[in-house]
Amino acid sequence: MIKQLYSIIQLNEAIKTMEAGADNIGLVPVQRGGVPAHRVPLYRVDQIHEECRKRGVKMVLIMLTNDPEEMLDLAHRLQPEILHIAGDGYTADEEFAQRLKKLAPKTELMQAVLVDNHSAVDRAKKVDPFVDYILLDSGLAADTGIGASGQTHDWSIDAEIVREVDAKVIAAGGLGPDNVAEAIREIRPYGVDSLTKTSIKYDHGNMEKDIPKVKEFCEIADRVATEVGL
Ligand SMILES: O=C(O)c1ccccc1N[C@@H]1O[C@H](COP(=O)(O)O)[C@@H](O)[C@H]1O
Repeated sequence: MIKQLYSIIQLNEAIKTMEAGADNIGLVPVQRGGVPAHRVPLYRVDQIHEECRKRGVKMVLIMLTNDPEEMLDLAHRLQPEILHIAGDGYTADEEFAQRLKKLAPKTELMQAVLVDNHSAVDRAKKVDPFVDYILLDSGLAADTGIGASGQTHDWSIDAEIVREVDAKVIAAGGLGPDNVAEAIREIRPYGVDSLTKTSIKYDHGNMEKDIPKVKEFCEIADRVATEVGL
């Protein structure tokens, strides 16, 4: 079971999050979009990436800009293991996937799908042929994108998507130590993702990972995945 933890801002925080059990570290590299307090300067993205490589952890970069050229420039410059598209006005298509392969051949593509109603199944099936991962998330806010809501959604739709697509599905949206077990049992995903419920929030959008909560989230996810044979 892959445990993906967002939004890492500091180098030391990234190291502690990996030591607490994260398989994927999610970051918002500086771009035109997303919560300003979450954006990480590119020199620090490189430093965090170096620490990820040492530990075999994947660096996931979320794209909240709606400009595919800006996304491809960032992928080319930073060569992440995974590029996560989650803008509120752009969805990856086949041409984007092909261009990404040329500019960053080792980078896998993750597309966020907003699970607001049953039409999410068709939206997931549409991107399935050319993405490596589909991330199922809640909430859509202008200028930030799909996710970061701290809210859950109808997991029966996620479970249907897991059965219908070939891409690896990451369940997201309001997951934390309190509900990750139930989510895994119902959705049976490839991985789980957490931001709000494993972070300490301060004023002005500032936050940091709550390491004991990250550890608890990862331990529960691994234990329940083993129990249900995932
Ligand atoms: O990480 C962010 O800063 C972010 C900003 C805007 C949209 C999405 C963002 N992150 C993604 O949202 C999920 C779920 O968040 P939560 O657990 O419901 O708070 C997060 O893990 C990222 O995948």
